[in-house]
Amino acid sequence: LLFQKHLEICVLGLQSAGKTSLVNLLAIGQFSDEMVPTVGFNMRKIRSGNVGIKVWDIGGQARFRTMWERYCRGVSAILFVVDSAIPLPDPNASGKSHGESEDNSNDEQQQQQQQRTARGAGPEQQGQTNPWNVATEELHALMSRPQLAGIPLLVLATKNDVQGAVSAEDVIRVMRLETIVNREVSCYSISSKRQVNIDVTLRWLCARSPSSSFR
Ligand SMILES: Nc1nc2c(ncn2[C@@H]2O[C@H](COP(=O)(O)OP(=O)(O)OP(=O)(O)O)[C@@H](O)[C@H]2O)c(=O)[nH]1
Ligand SMILES: [Mg+2]
Repeated sequence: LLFQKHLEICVLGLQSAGKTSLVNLLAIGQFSDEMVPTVGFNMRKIRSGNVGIKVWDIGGQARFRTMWERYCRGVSAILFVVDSAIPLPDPNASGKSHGESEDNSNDEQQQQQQQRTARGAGPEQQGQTNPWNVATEELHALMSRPQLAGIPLLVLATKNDVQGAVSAEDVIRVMRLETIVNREVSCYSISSKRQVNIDVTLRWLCARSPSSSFR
């Protein structure tokens, strides 16, 4: 069978965000509640009409994130998956989204650290290791790489079947997606489990242009 269009994409995001679940659904139409963490990466192929898509699904654990940039070079799109079932961080406990966010003086940082300590909410829960903050930092670091300039980005807030899931609007705000410029950026709220917005996700993917460069 002859495909009229060949695409190559990368699926990234923190550990247990739901990347492999989405890729499995797109590739073989199956969802499982019992998943094993991806060690290294998986390569899968998706077919939709006359479009063939080669998918690099990279493990989200910290030790695999150094591979992200390498796999993203020359792809037609980057999918960044976030777990919308995780509650948003308390804005008052996060240095970045705090009132006078532009002022990064040591005094203010110290004050915030003291506030965290006083409340008993350590950085594990509310500071730089909150998954939303980690995902935001990882995404922005990746988007700043010159080799990845211009590659379209689709942020997928998955697990929207979970009650109280964070909306796409909140993801756009919290992850500061409007500050990512010079490339196409979209954000959908999806569920692999209930198959919500999987069709629009696939349509977005199939509308990409084949990449001209090679890894
Ligand atoms: N409720 C719900 N759970 C989901 C959904 N998608 C994935 N999960 C669950 O989330 C867990 C992690 O899913 P994975 O797809 O393995 O996550 P991953 O991003 O590939 O994780 P790593 O490979 O470690 O980076 C599994 O228990 C899945 O069943 C969803 O749409 N809804
Ligand atoms: Mg995985």
